[in-house]
Amino acid sequence: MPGRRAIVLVLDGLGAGDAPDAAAFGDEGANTLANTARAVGGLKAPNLERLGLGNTTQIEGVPPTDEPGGLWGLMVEKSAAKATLAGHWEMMGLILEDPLPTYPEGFPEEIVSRFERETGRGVIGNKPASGTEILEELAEEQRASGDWILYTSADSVFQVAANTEVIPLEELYAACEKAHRMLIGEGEIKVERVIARPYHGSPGAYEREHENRHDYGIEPFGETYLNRIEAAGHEVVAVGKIRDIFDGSGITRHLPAPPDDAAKVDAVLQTLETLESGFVFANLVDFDAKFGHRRNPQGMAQNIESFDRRLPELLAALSEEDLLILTADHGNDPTFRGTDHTRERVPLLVVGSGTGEVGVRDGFSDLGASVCAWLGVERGALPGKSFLPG
Ligand SMILES: O=P(O)(O)O[C@H]1O[C@H](CO)[C@@H](O)[C@H]1O
Ligand SMILES: [Mn+2]
Ligand SMILES: [Mn+2]
Repeated sequence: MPGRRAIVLVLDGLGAGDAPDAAAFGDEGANTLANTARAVGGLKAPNLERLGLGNTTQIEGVPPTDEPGGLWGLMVEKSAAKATLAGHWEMMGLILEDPLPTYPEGFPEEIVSRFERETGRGVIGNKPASGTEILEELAEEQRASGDWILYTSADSVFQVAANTEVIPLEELYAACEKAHRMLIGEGEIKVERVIARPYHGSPGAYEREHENRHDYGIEPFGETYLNRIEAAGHEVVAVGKIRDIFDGSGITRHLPAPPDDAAKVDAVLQTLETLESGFVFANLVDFDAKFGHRRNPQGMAQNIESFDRRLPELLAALSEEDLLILTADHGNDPTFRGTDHTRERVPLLVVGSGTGEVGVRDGFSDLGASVCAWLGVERGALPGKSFLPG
């Protein structure tokens, strides 16, 4: 007899505003869902509406419902960072008490010169930047000099952009592996992630090769809900960025990140056709990477509406033994200043275990605790409280 399955889809960056500590992050007023909807004169998301998305915050075009199709609520993040890794780790029971180092002034000289020495190429950039804007600024200089474009953001990231018409992809990967060894592999954690950012093209029309992006991350600092679920004998299927975020720990199967969110929904649906029991953990990154960081509310709205149109297929793929959870890992308000993530609460919509309100959850770890409760896995000493009834 097939067992139970839990499916979590993280709509990356789709925050619902009003984090109690937003001011400490300089993010007062940020609300990805509400401000996106307002910027486009109202969202059309009837399927998310039926699940209670409009109950989580005020969203033009998506009114609240008295009879949601599932449980709805919000989660407040405890971790000291509004980053993808922190958000996903906390969902799986690991709270980052201290933020990882960030580099608002660029990386220190000793790191840059060692990277130059070890890779045999110079560095230009070395500052916080948007990954598309810095190409407009420096790509032609890279074409002329063959130097690396190094940049960071408000997150703890060492990002290396390389034009694949100038620097072979393998050389970019090898350089990022060296950076990873130097910044993470020598004991002291100096960044959360090194990211290879290949691109090609010419001024005004640079194309980032998202399918060849590669992240070199850190291992989870301790046991996660993923490890517990795996140890209990379940399949843990990662879709998209999830494997990189956990450095593969606690994951039994990985579906390589297909090109866009629609393809990731396809991958989840295909997985559900054959998966007998276990956990499917998927990240839909376009909300964040293509629209939030690009401060593109129209694109963000379209991506929400496209996802909404796929929701009936997902719901149809569920059986009585399935739990589906939709949430986000942080905010990324496309109407806010700058190009970085925004500290926000995240929406929580849960299908398959009754209906009603689960309130504002104190910490993202309640999600992992709920997945464990659903699958009958012991929570152990990990933080979090299940929001499932019973
Ligand atoms: O502007 P791009 O290159 O998309 O980079 C964004 O992606 C990084 C990692 O997800 C974030 O820290 C932000 O810098
Ligand atoms: Mn994210
Ligand atoms: Mn991001």
